[in-house]
Amino acid sequence: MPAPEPTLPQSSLPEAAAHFGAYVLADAAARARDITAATGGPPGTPALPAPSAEVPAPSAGLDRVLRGPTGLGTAGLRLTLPEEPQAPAAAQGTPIPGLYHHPVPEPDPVRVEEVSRRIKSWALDEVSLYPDDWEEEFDGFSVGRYMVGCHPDAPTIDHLMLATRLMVAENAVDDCYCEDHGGSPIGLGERLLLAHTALDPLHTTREYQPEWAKSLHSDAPRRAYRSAMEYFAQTASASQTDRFRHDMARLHMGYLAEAAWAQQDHVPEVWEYLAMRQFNNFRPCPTITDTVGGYELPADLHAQPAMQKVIALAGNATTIVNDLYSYTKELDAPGRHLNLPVVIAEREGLSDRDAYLKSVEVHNDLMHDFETEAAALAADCPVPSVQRFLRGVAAWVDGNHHWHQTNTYRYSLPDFW
Ligand SMILES: CC(C)=CCC/C(C)=C(\C)COP(=O)(O)OP(=O)(O)O
Ligand SMILES: [Mg+2]
Repeated sequence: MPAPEPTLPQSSLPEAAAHFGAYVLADAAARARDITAATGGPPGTPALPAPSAEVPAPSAGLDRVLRGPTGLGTAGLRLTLPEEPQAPAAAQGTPIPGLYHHPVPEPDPVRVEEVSRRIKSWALDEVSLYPDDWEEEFDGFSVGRYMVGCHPDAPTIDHLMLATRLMVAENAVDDCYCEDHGGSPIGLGERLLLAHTALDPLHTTREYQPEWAKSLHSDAPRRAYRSAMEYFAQTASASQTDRFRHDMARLHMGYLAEAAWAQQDHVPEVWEYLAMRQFNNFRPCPTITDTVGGYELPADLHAQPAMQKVIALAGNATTIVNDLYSYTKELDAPGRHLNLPVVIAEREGLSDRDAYLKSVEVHNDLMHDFETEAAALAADCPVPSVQRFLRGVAAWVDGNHHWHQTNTYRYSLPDFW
């Protein structure tokens, strides 16, 4: 007589979500209950004003999924700051005409001030990040404003500091190893690999371990990576920490492709550039939104292809935002700096202006695809941690745009309109 079929756990979630698998959903639902209990209620979403007038508005349903409900009695369902700023200062800087984006309020100045104070103390006293003459540039980067704006649901300043240290460390590696502050494509693979061991430790014999441990203190990028990762791993779960390591390996692979093209003075095809930029990408920043928010998106749900697609589209949209806002800065830099408008102009024989405007369209398509895919996933998988993670990624996308638009110390628009 054949053995009885094992009984699979049945999902308590709607039939529409069945393709995520009963095991995955049952586990996620259980963890979501724990998380909801631990964080004191259902996740909220950011209350955001209507999108800018020049570009098509998203549907009301989509906005509700990504930014939460509006109207009487819904305030508690939104992802808002614990203490909302009373009178947000007017945003500086001009948004790129025609760029599809969601304006957000100025980040809470009280939080910004405290994060800015703490990050400077970490940079100077804990990791000796930069010499005196880089101070103005460090301040001009406004990393406190950046991270407070991108993580409106962070429960505490300590949570915000996790993201802020990593952001500073990531930029130290980019600046010192790849770009303006002594960076070069020559030997980049070696530097990145050795720095990566500050995130993903070497396990070797007693004889060689101490030399490796010492190396993590030997330059500013490694000191910053090591320390920022140590703080992060103290708060994040093992799987959140491993997710971050994986995203950083992706980032380093993207830096290497960019460096190879720089070394050969080669301009890739547009699709090849977009592939590189999917790796040399902000992705490691929005994907820690749950750690910074004090909850966890379970690994199995993070790994679902639909979630991976949403994350990739969000990362790509945020990174093309950088290509557009940093266009004039990169034109002024020595040598040829690849960004989407430069690659489209070269490969498709367009004028600088037409290539830039086409890049705005590419960005807008990515944003619309991100929002459509995120809304579909939110509908298919009504697990609280999934919903909150999707809103966290959307908040990061909006905060990232706001920072680029308003960082007039760093960025200025070309004269194309
Ligand atoms: C914070 C982080 C993960 C950065 C990774 C890659 C990166 C530095 C960007 C996506 C920004 O691009 P870019 O190097 O062009 O920066 P700037 O234009 O110099 O601001
Ligand atoms: Mg750039």
